[in-house]
Amino acid sequence: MNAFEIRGLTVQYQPGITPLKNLDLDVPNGQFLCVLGPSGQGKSTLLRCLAGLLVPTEGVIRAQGKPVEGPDASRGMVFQQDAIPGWLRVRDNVALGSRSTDEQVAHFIRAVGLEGREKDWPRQLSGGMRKRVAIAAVFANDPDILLMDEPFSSLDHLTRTGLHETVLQLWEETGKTIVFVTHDVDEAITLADRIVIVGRGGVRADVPVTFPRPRGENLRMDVDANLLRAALLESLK
Ligand SMILES: Nc1ncnc2c1ncn2[C@@H]1O[C@H](COP(=O)(O)OP(=O)(O)OP(=O)(O)O)[C@@H](O)[C@H]1O
Repeated sequence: MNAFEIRGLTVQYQPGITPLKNLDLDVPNGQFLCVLGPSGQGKSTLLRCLAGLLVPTEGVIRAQGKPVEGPDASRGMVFQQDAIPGWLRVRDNVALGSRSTDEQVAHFIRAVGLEGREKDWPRQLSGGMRKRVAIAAVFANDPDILLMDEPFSSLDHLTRTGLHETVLQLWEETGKTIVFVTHDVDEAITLADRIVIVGRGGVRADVPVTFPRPRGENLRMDVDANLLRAALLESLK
């Protein structure tokens, strides 16, 4: 079964503003899919539809075979502007609404590198650490699918690289499906099994990414990776 089956997805906000038009896409279970696209071409709109936060004008989305009719605990979300509750300590933030046991919560806190900070308040953490709390919390909630909308775009390069490693480790460990929106070609090449470019209403390009992991710096000098980067940048124009 596919994590998502999207058929004829159209979103018209108002006459003349139709970021998605008749878009079709299947996302297999367990895939790490990155959605790339020029600014304003409907990436966040697509993700909001997948989350069930936005009702499409036309079309159908099925998640694990069932029509998406609203938000659901089986689909976890991490957004760029994620504000974690400031009145909950790290541990309670990660456990919030969670289906995990104490032991599992402790495991996810360790996995994101926040062991020893369980009793800290969010205001005592850096922006990157707060993002780590949000990542631990979404995995602790144990959804089938994670939807991430430019979650790391406000962070500096080093912090972002560390978070990429963490998310990839957790993804490999848990086998979740991830749909990750980014406008950053290098971020997509580092993370994805597959990259789709959304533009002019539909899927403009759909490419598998098969470089062995870990990638990141290893790919800087790789000829094939540079060819892919150039091709993606060209499609984004
Ligand atoms: N609630 C809304 N009402 C009206 N128009 C909207 C609304 N949300 C988004 N839009 C418009 O729909 C288009 C697609 O927006 P969307 O946020 O999906 O693009 P994006 O690809 O995620 O862009 P970015 O990379 O800049 O975040 C844009 O023209 C945007 O102005």
